[in-house]
Formats: sequence, C-alpha cells, structure tokens
Amino acid sequence: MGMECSQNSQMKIVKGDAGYVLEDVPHLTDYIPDLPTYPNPLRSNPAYSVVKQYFVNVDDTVAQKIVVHKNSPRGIHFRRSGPRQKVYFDSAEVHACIVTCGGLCPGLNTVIREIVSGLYHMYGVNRILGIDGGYRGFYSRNTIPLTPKFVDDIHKRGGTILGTSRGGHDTSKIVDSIQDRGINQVYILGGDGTQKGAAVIYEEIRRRGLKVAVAGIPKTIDNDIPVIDKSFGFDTAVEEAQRAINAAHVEAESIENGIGVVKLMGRYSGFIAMYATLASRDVDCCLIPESPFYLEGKGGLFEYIEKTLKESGHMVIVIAEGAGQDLLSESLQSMDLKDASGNKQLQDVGLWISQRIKDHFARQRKMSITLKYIDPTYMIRAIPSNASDNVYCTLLAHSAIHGAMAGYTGFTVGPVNGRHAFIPFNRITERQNKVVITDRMWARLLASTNQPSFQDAKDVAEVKEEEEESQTQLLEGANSRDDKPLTNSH
Ligand SMILES: Nc1ncnc2c1ncn2[C@@H]1O[C@H](COP(=O)(O)OP(=O)(O)OP(=O)(O)O)[C@@H](O)[C@H]1O
Ligand SMILES: O=P(O)(O)OC[C@H]1O[C@](O)(CO)[C@@H](O)[C@@H]1O
Ligand SMILES: [Mg+2]
Repeated sequence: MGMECSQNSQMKIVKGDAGYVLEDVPHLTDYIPDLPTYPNPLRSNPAYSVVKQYFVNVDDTVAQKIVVHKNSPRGIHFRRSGPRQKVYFDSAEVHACIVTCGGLCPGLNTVIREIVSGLYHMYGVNRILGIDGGYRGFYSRNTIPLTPKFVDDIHKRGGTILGTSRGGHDTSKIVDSIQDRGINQVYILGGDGTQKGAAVIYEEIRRRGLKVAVAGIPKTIDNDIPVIDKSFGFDTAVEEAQRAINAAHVEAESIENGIGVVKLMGRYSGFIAMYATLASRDVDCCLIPESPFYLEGKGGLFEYIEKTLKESGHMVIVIAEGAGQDLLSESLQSMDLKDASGNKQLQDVGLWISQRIKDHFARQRKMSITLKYIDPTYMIRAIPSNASDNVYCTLLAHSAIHGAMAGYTGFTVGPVNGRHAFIPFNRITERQNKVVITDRMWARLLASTNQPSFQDAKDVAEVKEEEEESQTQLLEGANSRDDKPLTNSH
C-alpha cells in the first residue's frame, strides 16, 4: 500500500501500511516554498559532534499506543523531536522571543533558561527577547533582553522571571508586534488556553506568509494536557504536597479524633491529589473532580469518617480544588465568576468541606472531633522545580529549539511514551487529560485508602460500558484515547 496524505493548516495526516497514521506538524515550507537550508551548526559543536547518530532520522516517528495485540493496527504516530542535519534558519538571522502565560508552575524558569542557553550554545543565536507579562506584553509592555548570563541561576527561583497574565489575547496585535520587532521564532509556555492562543497566532502568521516558527511548550501543574506522558512541574507538586499531608497527619494523629484536611490543586483533573495520596500512604480519603461523592447516608463521606475515627482515632483527607463543585453550588449561592481568560473561578471546597464535617459532628454529638484545614496550593505552585523536573524542562526546551530551527511551526513538544515528539496544537487542545476512574490506577488508590467509591454498581457499570466502547473504537483505529504510561493501568 502506498502513502496517503491529507492536510489542513493545523496538521498533516500521512497514512502508511498496516493502519500506520502520522499526525504531522506543519512546516514553514508548507506555505513558503524554496526556503534555503543550512547545515546544522551542531555538526561542529565539540560536545555534540562526538555523539554517534546525534541527528534524528527525518522519518523517525513515535507511536501513541504501545500496548498492542497481534492484529492491532499500528495506530497514531507523532514526528520524533530532536536535531536535524539541515536547518531552515541561519543562526545570525534568528530573533527569538519567549512568553509565559496562565497560572504559575514549577519549572517555568528552567524552560526559559534552557531555551536561552540552548539557542545560544547549540545554535549560536544571541538575539532573544523575553515578553513581559504574558500575551498582553506583546503590545503593551517593554521586552527583556535574555542572555545566558542573565538566566544563569533563574532555575533556582519559583515563578517566571518574565511575569504572566490571564486574558488580553489579541491575535492581530500580537502578530503585528512579532512582525514589527522582526521576531522569527516564538516560544510560548502555557496551559490549554495559552496553547489555543498559540494556535491562532500561528494561523495568523501563516495567513500573512511570514517566516516565523511558533513552538508551544505545554505547562500545567494539574497535568491536564492530553497526549503527553506528564507535564513539567507535576512531579515537583506531588513531592511538595507531601509536606502538607505530613503536617495534616501529625496534627490529626496527636489528638483524639483528629482530622486533617489538605486541599491540592486540580481544577478539572485530580492527578496531583491522586499521586500525592498514593505516594504518602497517610491519606484515608482522596476526593477528585472526576469521582463524584456525597456526604450523608449510607456509603457517604460522613459515615466513612465515623468508621475511620472509630478504628484508628484520626484521619487525613486530601481534596482537589475542583472536587465536589456541584455540591458546593447546591449549598452556597453560586456566583459563576470567571477570571480574565474566561476560566470559571472555583469556590473553596476545602473550607466548605471542613465546615460541613465540623457541623455534622457538632449536630450528631456522639463524637467530638478536632479538624485542621491546610491549603498549601499557592505555596506548592510557587516553588522551583525539583531535580527530575529540571532535566525534563531541559529536554522540552531543546525539543522546541530543534523543531523551530528545523523549520517546523504550529507545534507543541512533549514526551509520548518516553520519547519526545512534535505534536500538532489541535491534538493537545481538543480535550483535557483526566483521571479515568475505571482504570487500575484509581483502583490502586481506592485499595490504598480503603475509602468508599461513592458509586453504586449501576454507575460503575455505565462508566465501564462507555470505556469499553471507546476501547473497541480504539482497536478499530477510530478513537484517540491515549495510551499514557502515567495515567493508564500498567
Ligand atoms: N481560546 C483562546 N484563544 C486565544 N487565546 C486564548 C484562548 N484561551 C485562552 N487564551 C489566552 O491564553 C492565555 C492563558 O490562558 P489561561 O489563563 O486560560 O491559562 P492556561 O494557559 O490555560 O494555563 P492554566 O490553566 O494552567 O493556568 C490568556 O492570555 C488568554 O487570553
Ligand atoms: O489563582 P489563579 O492564578 O487563577 O490560578 C488558579 C488555577 O491555576 C491552576 O494552578 C492551573 O494552572 C489551577 O489548578 C488553579 O485552579
Ligand atoms: Mg487552563
């Protein structure tokens, strides 16, 4: 069977034998023909030139699904990232910029540092601008010249040295600014909203026919970006959450019927809460947005708390910020507030649940409890990245640089089954990555805490049915449910 290709501005689909599909990212030559190429300067770099097969074969791709059966189709692939023999920018011609948008996340400064030093040391690029304060900084603020010296120790600091913001995305003004400043490589760090913004910036650049490469680096402490194995900063967040869980455990354990409640981040995805719980082993109950729960009656949270206190005299509850929002809006006046980017502002579920637990035991009068509520969310978000995230951030930055230098554009970077790849924007913005509560990982959590599933058998059967249906579609090659090492059953 020959190769079959189809293409839109966001993604090129190439089909090969045995159900092989490559979801390829755009390239500058898709809309600017006859661009000159240059030998990759890494060929003469003393550190890299000794590495055998340092350059990635142009045909290398990374499989999205690695658990396969004898007759399964080969499935979806992404282009492998890494340095190419030929580049589409002369080093002296490159004028790069970096912008960070959305909420903070450990590792932002490391990615900035590694883009600057990678461009400088690997490709001899020395014109790099930092955009001040997120997307709106493109047209309303000064820029920050970035050099390896300037960024040398920023990875030891939390936050982003460039500043960030929500809202204020104006595509044509941003592209005007890119054009006016003569910028030809744009590195955009941010979450789902930011990557949607990056996709429309790329579209407008393409419409204007500019030789400007747009590379996205996905940032989300919640780990809610699909396709990639996990997001940078997530490991750091899980590790830092242990300190809060330990404190809650110490407090709870030292008093009769002590309860420690810890709120962790996770607007729509409970990964931080789930992994922090699994890592700690001191947690008796983990509540996440994907798994609805209820308070009163048989199988409810109050019954479980009473049982746990009777058995062990203390208890630790971890709750993700997006859990139980339906219950909150039933009992509190829902104001439906939105932030500047249009994200729903959540009510404080930690405070609410703590109060409900206290009220329950005050009313019930059988047991007197002492509850301590810890909200470490912003303390976790503001720390520098840990060692493993630092290495990960370096690889992400290098992937983005190699891709832009090689002329790819309209792409985001990230590991897929451990191999770094270039991924089309629409694949990572079309849906959110969530904890699958019918997967073995959530079962492991339930088994480790012994908490109720808060679901009756009928609910579980329904979810399972939906899951099975999507699995069948996957085997038929029609679905895109990920085969992700972090989130799926092993
Ligand atoms: N659909 C969209 N099109 C264009 N720009 C967008 C879109 N959604 C969000 N943006 C812009 O992207 C920036 C960041 O968005 P947002 O505040 O939602 O954070 P995020 O990138 O999703 O990160 P996080 O949710 O992890 O904090 C904002 O400046 C916002 O205006
Ligand atoms: O207070 P902010 O900046 O709106 O950010 C809070 C949100 O950002 C996130 O950390 C995602 O980046 C969410 O977990 C959280 O709800
Ligand atoms: Mg977002």
